[in-house]
Amino acid sequence: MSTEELREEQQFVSGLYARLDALREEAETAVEASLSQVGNGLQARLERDVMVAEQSGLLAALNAQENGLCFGRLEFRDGRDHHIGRIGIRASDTERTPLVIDWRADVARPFYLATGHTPMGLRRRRHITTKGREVTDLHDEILDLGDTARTGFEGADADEVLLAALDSARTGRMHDIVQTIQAEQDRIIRAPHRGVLVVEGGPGTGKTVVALHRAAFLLYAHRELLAKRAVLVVGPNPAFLGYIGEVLPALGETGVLLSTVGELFPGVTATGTDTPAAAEVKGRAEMAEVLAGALRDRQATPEPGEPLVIAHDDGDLILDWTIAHEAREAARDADVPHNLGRPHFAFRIIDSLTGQLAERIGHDPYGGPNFLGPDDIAQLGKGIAASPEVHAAIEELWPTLTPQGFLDDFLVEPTRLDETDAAAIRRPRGAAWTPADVPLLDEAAELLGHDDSAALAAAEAERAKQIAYAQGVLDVSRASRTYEFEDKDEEDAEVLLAHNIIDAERMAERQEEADHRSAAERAAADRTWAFGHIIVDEAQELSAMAWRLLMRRCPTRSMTLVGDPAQTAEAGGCGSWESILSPYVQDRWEYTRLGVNYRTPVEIMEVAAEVPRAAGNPDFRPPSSVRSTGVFPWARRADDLAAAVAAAVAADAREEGRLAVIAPRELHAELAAELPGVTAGEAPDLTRPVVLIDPRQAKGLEFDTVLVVEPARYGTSDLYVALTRATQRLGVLYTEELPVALKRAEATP
Ligand SMILES: Nc1ncnc2c1ncn2[C@@H]1O[C@H](COP(=O)(O)OP(=O)(O)OP(=O)(O)O)[C@@H](O)[C@H]1O
Repeated sequence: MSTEELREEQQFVSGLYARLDALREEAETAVEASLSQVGNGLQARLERDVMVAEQSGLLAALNAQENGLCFGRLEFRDGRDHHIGRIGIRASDTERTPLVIDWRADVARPFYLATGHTPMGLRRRRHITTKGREVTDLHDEILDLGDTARTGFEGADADEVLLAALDSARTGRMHDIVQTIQAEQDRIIRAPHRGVLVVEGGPGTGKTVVALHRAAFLLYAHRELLAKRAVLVVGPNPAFLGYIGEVLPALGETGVLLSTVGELFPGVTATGTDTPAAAEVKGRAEMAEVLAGALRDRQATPEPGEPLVIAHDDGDLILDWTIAHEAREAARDADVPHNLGRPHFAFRIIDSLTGQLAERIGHDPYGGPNFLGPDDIAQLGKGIAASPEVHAAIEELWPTLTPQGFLDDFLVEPTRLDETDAAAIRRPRGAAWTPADVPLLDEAAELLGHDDSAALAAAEAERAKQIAYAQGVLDVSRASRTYEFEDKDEEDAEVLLAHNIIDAERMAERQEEADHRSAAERAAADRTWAFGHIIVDEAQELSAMAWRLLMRRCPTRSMTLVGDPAQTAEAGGCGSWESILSPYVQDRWEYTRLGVNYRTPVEIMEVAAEVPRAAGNPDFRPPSSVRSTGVFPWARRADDLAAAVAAAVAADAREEGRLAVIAPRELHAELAAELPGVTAGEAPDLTRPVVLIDPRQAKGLEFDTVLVVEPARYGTSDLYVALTRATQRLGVLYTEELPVALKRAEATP
């Protein structure tokens, strides 16, 4: 083994980090300079914000490179020689020579695709392993069989590097895989398809990690568009989002919002839970029609023969069925959302009532024309339009609604559903919102329409407040002028004031300028934001209503959907890709499949696959595992479950790695009492050594060791998910009964 090779590579990597440090410093200075820049006018402010956002993004990308900045090297037969890294970095010379090539660049592609059979012009491919800034190992593959030069770091093929990565202890956070992306994964990551791309595959095939790398690739390939519009990554629960949250920042990408569907209605935190029946009803596509109908029901008329009588200074006004009906039809004809239709409705009502009053007041008892002229009638109209009683009547018939208010009313007394469905979702007024309510709130917001007037008024009021505040600040600063300053005669003081002190309005503007939020942050606060690309993980779980919400957030339909129908657990889950997608893109979507399991060793997968087979799918074939460990899963009956779990956890204690106890929620308190230091709850800290979670929380996660507790209580897909979370060891503990699929594991000592 040539230490010279290592030394050379170390020299290169050290030089690279020196350049990184210099770039970092430049970016820091640029952020500071942009921040202190005071421009005049909207354009200057905008430019400054863009500069700050850009430089901050660059700085974050540079700061994320402390580990694994450079991980590969390609030597081509024609003499080209490129290092490959997480981001591209150029030298400071005038040509700005590339020092390390971004893994997403075309030049880097042979790193992932070249084989002895198709060497893509390569002579040698090198994997460089680093720890911090230190080069610890090299792995070379000779792709040109005629090449006799050797470095002493040659290995059979890149599988060695892959297996080392797969075998390493888990940390509770997903890591990027730029060094070991496999060819089938690379094709998906770089797929040129612009519309909906479906990535299907069994457990552990890398769907999630591939989708995240695709996001990074798209941000690289279409930076201009996507940095502005941001990318949304949707996952099943907050723990999962925490688990995957470090992958994109490690790849230098920060323009991404990670969210569950339940978090996508700004201002609403969904803390409630639904029964499976309620979630199923709320998720149905027909709920869109049901809500639209319920809203039409809120556009009322008085009963025929029972008019509203409105007291008015000039005499009672009669608002009867005919007037209200005509106004309602006119407002509906305007074909605008409910709240925007209200001015149409109000205008008609006021117009009719004005006519009624004019008719009464100006009536000529001798049959002549009405006494009132247009000016008098306009005056009467103004009086009616200003009448609180008239407004109360309009509000009763065509109320201004908020999505929250409207949905709350609906859930208290659900209409347009049969009694069983209504009973499933009925709930007391003001009860906590649930994740399944969020798509309904979004639907309601669409039906109600965005009434800008209130928001504009609020914005204006806020601005006035800021100006008042700024005025206050100025007053204070005037009051605290130095004695010397006070001593100047009045005229002099005025000159200085005008010269030195910024006016209140300008100061308020400066306060607004402090908004340097990234596109992703602004997107998070804006319900109507259109994302540049959306990635949906565990897509098989989303309901039809959740899809409606997501499609609204992505008018371009540039999406990557990741899922595995065999792992569907949610009652509201939407079924086949065809049924999910055809309402939005017909058949214009692309299907891809990943077939190799990188997580679960073959010993565990053979047991897990028995679960779907025993549940009526005898031909079920799981993805083939890339690893075999020789360690077989075990299953044991316990007398005292909590004690047995505690003993099994203690027996597995090791310095590195993570262990998960997956148990039905109702057993958590009892189990946690016996597991000192365990982390549990809604958002457990997955970086801790021992985690207690329920089967739903286990979705998408992985651990070195998994203990599955009381499996008879799980549904088929929950059990399949739970059994496929381990990278090394799987044990099952039970007191009730062992599902037949797990009988094989019982034989293991
Ligand atoms: N090319 C690769 N190199 C290194 N590790 C990989 C590679 N592909 C996948 N992995 C690892 O395999 C594990 C499983 O990947 P991932 O969680 O993306 O699978 P998944 O298909 O989403 O699984 P599930 O459906 O069970 O949640 C992860 O630890 C991931 O980092």
